[in-house]
Amino acid sequence: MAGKSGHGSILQSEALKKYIFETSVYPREHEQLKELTQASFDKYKIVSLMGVPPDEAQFLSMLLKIMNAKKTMEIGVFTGYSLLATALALPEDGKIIAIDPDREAYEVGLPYIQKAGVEHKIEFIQSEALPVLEKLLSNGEEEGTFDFIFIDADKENYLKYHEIVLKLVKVGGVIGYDNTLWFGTVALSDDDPIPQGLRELRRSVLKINSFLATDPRIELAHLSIGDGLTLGRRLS
Ligand SMILES: C[S@@+](CC[C@H](N)C(=O)[O-])C[C@H]1O[C@@H](n2cnc3c(N)ncnc32)[C@H](O)[C@@H]1O
Repeated sequence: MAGKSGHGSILQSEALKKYIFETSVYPREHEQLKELTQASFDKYKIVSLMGVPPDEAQFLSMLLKIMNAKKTMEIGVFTGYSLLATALALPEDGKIIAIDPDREAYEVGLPYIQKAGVEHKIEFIQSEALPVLEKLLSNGEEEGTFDFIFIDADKENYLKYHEIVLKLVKVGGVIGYDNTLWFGTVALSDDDPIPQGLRELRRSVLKINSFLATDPRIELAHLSIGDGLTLGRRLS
């Protein structure tokens, strides 16, 4: 069981993951998503830890289409893998507000967003997310208007984002919280050897998970896709 038996049993089997990726994920990955990944890797080398993996992006893409999502938001863009996947999934008149203080990273992916012909759906806001969210809420017109909001940024602020985006998303709309397995460490005990780089934010992620698990304002699904994706559907 989790905790005592190490990472091998906690994380999805690598062989199984390889099988899924080779048989269905990579063959269906959009050409510009592949190119964006390569450009991100060339610049940052750590893109596999930052960007949403293609199987998760394909899941989100299908979810957005099933929901007929038209208006979405993304908090935490990096070079734009999940942003491009979202833009490709939305209709021609779809709109995404994308927030990240790091414009340089966004601009690494931007040529591939342009090549895919979906830049017109994106409003990139270079900023920390909190002031933008507060402004959106205070203007009164955005409350309850978003179909989907994806949170993939600083874990320390997830619960603050949660309180605001729960008002911005429409009733029945969905919020996605990324990295809620925190590389499998959420299932380890405090005594297990957890790399220092993961230990601190692990506490934040544990707090997020236990808060969301009992929040009566949302219906919840916790998936072990990517590095863990929690979906919360606004109930009222
Ligand atoms: C894991 S990456 C996002 C990955 C992206 N969704 C993708 O699929 O490529 C996290 C991003 O959150 C951004 N970030 C960190 N703190 C933030 C904040 N306070 N507000 C908004 N974005 C923030 C970082 O600049 C970084 O680009």
